Amino acid sequence: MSTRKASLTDKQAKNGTSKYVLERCASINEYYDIAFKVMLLGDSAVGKTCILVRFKDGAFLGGNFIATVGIDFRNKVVDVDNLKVKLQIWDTAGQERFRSVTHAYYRDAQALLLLYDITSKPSFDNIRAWLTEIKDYAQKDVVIMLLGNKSDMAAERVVKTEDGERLAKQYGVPFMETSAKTGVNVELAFLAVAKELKHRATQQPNEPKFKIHDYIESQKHRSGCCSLG
Ligand SMILES: Nc1nc2c(ncn2[C@@H]2O[C@H](COP(=O)(O)OP(=O)(O)OP(=O)(O)O)[C@@H](O)[C@H]2O)c(=O)[nH]1
Repeated sequence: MSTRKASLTDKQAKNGTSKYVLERCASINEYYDIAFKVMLLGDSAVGKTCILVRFKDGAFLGGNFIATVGIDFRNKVVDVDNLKVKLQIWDTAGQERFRSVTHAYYRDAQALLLLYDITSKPSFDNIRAWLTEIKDYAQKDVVIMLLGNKSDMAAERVVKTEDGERLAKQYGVPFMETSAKTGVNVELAFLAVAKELKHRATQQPNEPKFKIHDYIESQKHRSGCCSLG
């Protein structure tokens, strides 16, 4: 399956990345200690591809909107507590007609970033339906994060920050507003997930538990420009 927005193949995606990789691994120009699969979900046009491109390349895909066809992925290695954590990030098509394709990928994902667009009430209203899908298809212990994207579009906002916060609280998932355009909170969203997954995989009995909610609250609203440790 391929998309119009990216060129990597399904076959590459399945090469050695299905579960945690705890020994030091090397692929082309890319060293990592541990690998996780993260999936981007949400209605069409909420900004999933743009969030991924912002995180991976530090750029914004403006201009004409081209919907993703099916599913594709990109890798990024981040440093978490002196470990190289590879995130294999799956960008899914938000359009209903691709739903059966994307369902097949839920089970392998260790984390899901669920997006809505703060300028689109329907995309927010559909979050509950997305959470039902996640319950039906994803692993029980999957890390979920809710993101209200396009926070730069203040004049067009129709979903209040508090509404996003309330919904997230109701489902017990962390929440933040992001902008793929300005970069606000984009790196934080992925790094928080990377930290949570790394701690889950390497947690020692005497180590304090990583608290993703607390970490996000202490870091969010900063500009997306800077590296977070
Ligand atoms: N102003 C602004 N526009 C954004 C932002 N993120 C995405 N967009 C725009 O919103 C449109 C849709 O973005 P995409 O990233 O392609 O949306 P998607 O969720 O991947 O859509 P599907 O592939 O159909 O699922 C594009 O025109 C983007 O330029 C953002 O943070 N701010």
